[in-house]
Amino acid sequence: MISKLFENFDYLSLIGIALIIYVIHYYYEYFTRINPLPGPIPFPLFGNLPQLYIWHGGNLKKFFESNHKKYGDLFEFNFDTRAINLNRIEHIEKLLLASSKNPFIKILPDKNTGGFHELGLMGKGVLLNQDYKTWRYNRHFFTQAILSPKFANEASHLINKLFNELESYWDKLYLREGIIGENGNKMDISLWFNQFTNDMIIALLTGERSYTMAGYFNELSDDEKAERPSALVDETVKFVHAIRKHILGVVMFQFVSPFLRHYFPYFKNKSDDYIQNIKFLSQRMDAIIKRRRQEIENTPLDEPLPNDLLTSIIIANTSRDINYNKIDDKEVMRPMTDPEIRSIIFDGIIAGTDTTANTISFIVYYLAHYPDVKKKMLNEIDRVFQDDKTRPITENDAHNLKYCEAIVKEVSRIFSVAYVIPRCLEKPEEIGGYQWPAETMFRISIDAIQQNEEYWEEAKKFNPDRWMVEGFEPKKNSFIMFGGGLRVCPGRKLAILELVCLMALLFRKYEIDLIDKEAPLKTQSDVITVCTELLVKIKLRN
Ligand code: HEM
Repeated sequence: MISKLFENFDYLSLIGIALIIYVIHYYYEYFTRINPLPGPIPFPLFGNLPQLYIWHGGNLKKFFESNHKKYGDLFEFNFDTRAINLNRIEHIEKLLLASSKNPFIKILPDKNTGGFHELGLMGKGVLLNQDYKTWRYNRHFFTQAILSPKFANEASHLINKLFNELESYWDKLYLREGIIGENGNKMDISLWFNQFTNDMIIALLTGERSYTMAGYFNELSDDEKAERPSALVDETVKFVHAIRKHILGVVMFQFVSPFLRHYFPYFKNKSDDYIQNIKFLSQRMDAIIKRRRQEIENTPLDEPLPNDLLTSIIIANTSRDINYNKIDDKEVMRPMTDPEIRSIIFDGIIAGTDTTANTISFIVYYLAHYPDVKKKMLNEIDRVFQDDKTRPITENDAHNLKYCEAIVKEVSRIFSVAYVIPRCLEKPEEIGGYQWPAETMFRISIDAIQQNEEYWEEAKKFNPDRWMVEGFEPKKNSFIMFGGGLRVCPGRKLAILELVCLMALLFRKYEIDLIDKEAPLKTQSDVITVCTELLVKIKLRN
């Protein structure tokens, strides 16, 4: 009897029935969910990815902005998992609490970490690590090294050195007589900033030179090539491309479901490629660490060591560390292993490159649209440098360039490069007036909070002067360009130093104007908001 029934069934009907059951189950779960909030309706298998890609061209920032407008300060969305979007400071206070007794450092629900486990990233480094014990240990080493005075010194030294190199390429490509006459002084400055911050962060964190500026120069220049061995240039360009690929991999492994990654040929091929890429990057980093350990061993104790982050981390809590005798519990604060070092250096490179590069692009764009702000900035720069357009910039200069720092903050308030801060509940909590179970995912919208009229006077107005008012302090948690709480960006001091120095070096000597002032700023937002093109004309300032 039963076999007769199945005789009339074909497999397509079976698949159809399975799909219908799946869809009914999916929407049953959706409509009976706890604390239903307004938000775009998700699709089975794809969640809100269709709304993201079809309506918002894959631009996450636009997706969040338009949903905020439509659904208000508390809404939900769903890519691979349900997430609650927070847009008010009273809703984020708990999540950004800097308390080690009640730490909010989790950023992803356990069920969504499969992708990062596959990539071998879970429980490693700082950026994606949500195992409190290892995260704290790793972050301690990273912060201790990055906040040391010798590191800031090294940073300003490197900024000068790399800026000189950048200028030499600009001179040959855009500024020489004859070239300007032919309108050759036009460039996509955002690409140069990407190469600059790449070379900067790699040198600063690993002590190794990378030559991506040289590689980009070689790409643009027809006849003259950079004075660097081409094999070295190619090798470092390959390394940096692999880092970029890795970032794309992280995005894909976070947003694309395991089902699609494992069974859809397009995503599966990409996933395999990203995993191979990580192996390549790990080998490269391990070789650098090994070599540095050897160099340190071969350096007599009374001779100074380089000031890069890698060297500081290798020697931290060893007898070469000047603080060694002050460490009480040498077991808890043991020196780091090579894989641990590799992970934090790697996180520093990922977190410290594009964030700074894109922020300086946004600054150039805003200065071009606000001539009064630019004039005031030039007055400050000329006052600090006394019209000397070539002397190296010092850390002290950077501290005196208060208006430049105000511009960095104001541009980041209005157009932040990081636009969202993720957090996930370790245990049940009340957030935004609702009781949520453990594992609930939240996303804090940086832009919405930084531009809320309740927290900022004339919030939509670009006004760096607001930061110059004596004693001005933004309302707590209303300025979160660097995140907040225990996970607050450990590179924030370095970022401000780098950006202020770069602004001063650029604008004390060059006049930079947008080619098309009417054109909107071209950006794309996935992990962060990146500037996809910024065409400018450049010439020497009179
Ligand atoms: C304009 C430049 C930068 C911006 C806007 C920025 C922004 C951020 C934000 C929003 C976070 C997340 C914080 C949170 O979850 O609460 C973060 C984390 C982080 N940033 Fe930055 N950052 C910048 C530059 C840098 C630099 C230069 C470095 C280091 C070289 C760096 C290293 C890190 C690291 C390692 C983390 C992870 C911290 C953790 O999870 O414990 N960042 N950054």
